[in-house]
Amino acid sequence: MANAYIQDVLAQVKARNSHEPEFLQAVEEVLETLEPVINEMPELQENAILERMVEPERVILFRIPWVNDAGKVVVNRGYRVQFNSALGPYKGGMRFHPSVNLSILKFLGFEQVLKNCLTTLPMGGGKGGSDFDPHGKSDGEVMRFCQSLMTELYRHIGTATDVPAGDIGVGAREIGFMYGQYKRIANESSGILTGKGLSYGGSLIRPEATGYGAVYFAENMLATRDEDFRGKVCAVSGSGNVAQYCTEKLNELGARVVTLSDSNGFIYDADGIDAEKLAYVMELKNVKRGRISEYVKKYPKATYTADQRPWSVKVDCAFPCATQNEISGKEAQTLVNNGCRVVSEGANMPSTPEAIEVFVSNKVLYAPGKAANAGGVAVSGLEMTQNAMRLSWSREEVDARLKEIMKNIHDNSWNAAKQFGNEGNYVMGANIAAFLKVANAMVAHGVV
Ligand SMILES: NC(=O)C1=CN([C@@H]2O[C@H](COP(=O)(O)OP(=O)(O)OC[C@H]3O[C@@H](n4cnc5c(N)ncnc54)[C@H](O)[C@@H]3O)[C@@H](O)[C@H]2O)C=CC1
Ligand SMILES: O=C(O)CCC(=O)C(=O)O
Repeated sequence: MANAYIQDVLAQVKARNSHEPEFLQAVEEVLETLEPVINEMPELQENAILERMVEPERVILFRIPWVNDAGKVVVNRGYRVQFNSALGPYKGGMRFHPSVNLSILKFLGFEQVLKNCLTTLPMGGGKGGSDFDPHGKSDGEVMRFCQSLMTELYRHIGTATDVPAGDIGVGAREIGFMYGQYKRIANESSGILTGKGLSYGGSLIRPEATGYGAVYFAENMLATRDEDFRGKVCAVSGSGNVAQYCTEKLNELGARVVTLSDSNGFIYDADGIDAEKLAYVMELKNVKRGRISEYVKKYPKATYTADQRPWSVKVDCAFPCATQNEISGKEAQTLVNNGCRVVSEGANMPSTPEAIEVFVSNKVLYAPGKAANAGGVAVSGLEMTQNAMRLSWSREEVDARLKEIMKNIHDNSWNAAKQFGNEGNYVMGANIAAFLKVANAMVAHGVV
């Protein structure tokens, strides 16, 4: 990379955040693709746009004391990274997982700014969470934890300020508990969180939106080669919210999903994880909160491989829907060698830089997370709209809007890549399309 301004900013980011590998990875991946626009627009450097975009506007760090079922006081750490509000209120999920730290939340917040921009809805970007692990906790423990978290977080959020949602470890149960505590403290019923239950302001299709959206995006990519999903064999990783609805939509479109996983291993079911088997997985994961290994007890023709990810299986398409850096360069090469031609990221940054290089250089239809999984936050944006209008749209209406948004993200990414001489490179296209809009808004706002 030749551009001196980009190199200077990257060096500064590395020096300042040397202990934050995931954040550095995300920033590097974006900045490296921006050279054509930076070369053409000197006003970006004059306004220190890159320097400002890599620095969160605000980071809130707080303690979360709560009492477990044994009567012991436990203290977790809570965060909210309010990254960039150039386009609207900070918006992005809360992650509850023992691995949560500032590096992970800053990478997620940085990506969220660009992702939210791609949706074309007026949302800035943020992310938050805690090192709390919901696994193995009772409902009462999860409730007390969520209440304690919100007792601090409530003063930092608001419908026009910051609207959190779910992410890993935060689903309908956790959103319900956080919403209840917010309402109690603030004495108001408002769309302060998205992903809410339907009876208290949630939107139809929000639970499905991220998984469906990643499939809609891939459908648009396939259409550029006059293909569709009928008969395609697909690997999906994860078995949580995004993986489940990605599988559901792939089944609907005639594909055969043969894998699912969790942090302990993956299952392979050559016959396909059909609607009945998926209903079993949903019950296992969402209600019983069990492990994916249990699948093979129920369906003994399937196999379970411990401590491995599903990328060694021969498939046409891959949908990483678990977590960051879950596809190494070697695994990407195995996928390509086995004939995989489509990768659509339901998760955030699931491919390492080496894996991205393999996909791009082999002309795989590769959709980076900030484009492919933007359907979740897009429907969150639609939930905010419905809350503001105090009405609810039908399932069909929200799904139609989601489809249209995913098509727009696809087309805008495609067009931006083409305009800057890299047709078919969705990484560059998504980064440039989003960056330009955020950067122009920041220039318009002056030095703030
Ligand atoms: N829920 C949403 O609307 C959105 C989620 N995402 C991303 O999608 C991914 C999955 O999120 P959700 O399905 O919402 O969470 P979830 O909590 O419902 O499911 C997470 C899944 O990932 C697996 N997992 C977690 N850590 C892992 C690890 N270290 N190794 C292997 N597997 C691991 C879990 O076992 C589980 O199957 C995350 O990267 C998240 O940031 C992206 C956009 C929106
Ligand atoms: O729905 C939202 O606000 C955020 C979803 C999210 O966390 C993400 O897009 O990674």
